[in-house]
Amino acid sequence: CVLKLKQQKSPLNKLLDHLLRFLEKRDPHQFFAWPVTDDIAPGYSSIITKPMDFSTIRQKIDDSEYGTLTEFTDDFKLMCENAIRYNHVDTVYHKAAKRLLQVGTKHLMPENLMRSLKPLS
Ligand SMILES: CC(=O)c1cc(-c2ccccn2)c2ncccn12
Repeated sequence: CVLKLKQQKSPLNKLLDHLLRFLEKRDPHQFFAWPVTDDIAPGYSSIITKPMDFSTIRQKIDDSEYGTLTEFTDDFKLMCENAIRYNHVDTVYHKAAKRLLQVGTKHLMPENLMRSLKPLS
């Protein structure tokens, strides 16, 4: 059998891997871990046209689908904004999405990113 050579992780993929793990830790209830289904959220797929969740982001990193940090950040923001739009303001999901977006945006800013980059070098 042909052994699949272990592709070396690119510097970007190492950074995205590190950032994803950091962001997942800020979702302790795992509200954002998996795609939202119409079963748990009635009408979700007709309201949210571009769904996103951490498992999908993980798959895209592993498939090297992110060419830039901005593409990763856009998916993270999309995931949070979907939850802010679909869920009423007084729900745990809306509140968790607002908090996650705020924490995530702060740590994805360049000056804070450098903090994440240092141990990776
Ligand atoms: C992220 C989101 O919108 C969400 C996650 C969940 C969720 C996630 C894990 C376990 C249970 N529910 C959810 N349930 C109802 C309505 C919305 N949601």
